[in-house]
Amino acid sequence: MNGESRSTLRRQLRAARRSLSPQQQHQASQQLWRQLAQHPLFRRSRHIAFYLANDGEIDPSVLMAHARRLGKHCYLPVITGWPADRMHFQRLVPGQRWVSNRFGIREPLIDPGLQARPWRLDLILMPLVGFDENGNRLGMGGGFYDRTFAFRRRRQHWTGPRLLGLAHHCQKVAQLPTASWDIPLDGIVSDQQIILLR
Ligand SMILES: Nc1nc2c(c(=O)[nH]1)N(C=O)[C@@H](CNc1ccc(C(=O)N[C@@H](CCC(=O)O)C(=O)O)cc1)CN2
Ligand SMILES: Nc1ncnc2c1ncn2[C@@H]1O[C@H](COP(=O)(O)OP(=O)(O)OP(=O)(O)O)[C@@H](O)[C@H]1O
Repeated sequence: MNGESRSTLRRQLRAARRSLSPQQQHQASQQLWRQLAQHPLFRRSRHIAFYLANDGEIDPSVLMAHARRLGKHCYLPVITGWPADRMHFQRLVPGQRWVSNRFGIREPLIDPGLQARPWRLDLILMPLVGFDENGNRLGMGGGFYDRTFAFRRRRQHWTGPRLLGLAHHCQKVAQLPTASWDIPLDGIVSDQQIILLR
């Protein structure tokens, strides 16, 4: 698949998730929580990276509230740091202060003392624009997740974070092409299924 069809597909799938009603979004968020709250991948994880749903993304906030009640450490991506093409993961604290990043997504006011190296986290929940049955993914196209987790490709035996892609069922497509820089996911969770990949 060439770059043009990739961006056409990205546009279509983003429009599909944005067109979901508030009720559908709410239900999907509950289904996500229902499937993951009891799952060992979630239960065994103490340091978990979430995201604030944007652009129709499936909303992990119900699961995040659950995680916080359990005393787990919850992190959000921050892209206002350095280098500018990289994500940092910052732990949420009581009385959290916020800023908007250049894409208009809210993120914690930067505080390096609260940031964790990505490989120190236990579980990363990453929003997907598209996915297929084989675990190939399509993101927003900024390459933030790809670059931030590029270190994973160089490891033979991996004990670092599990990577789970989250998406609405309507973002599933028959087949996505792989790019050489794509980082392998451990699984994909939608409102309707969990696909475990390794
Ligand atoms: N909720 C959430 N937070 C996230 C991500 C995400 O995908 N979802 N990211 C995951 O990477 C990072 C932000 N990446 C992004 C990449 C592209 C665009 C975007 O909207 N691009 C626009 C035009 C950008 C512009 O104004 O220049 C577009 O392509 O239409 C947004 C976020 C960090 N935080
Ligand atoms: N490890 C890397 N080093 C340098 N550039 C990278 C790397 N990974 C990805 N990129 C760049 O990031 C851009 C976005 O890649 P791609 O279209 O695969 O994004 P995506 O699948 O939407 O994923 P993401 O969620 O990471 O944005 C590509 O143009 C690619 O050149």
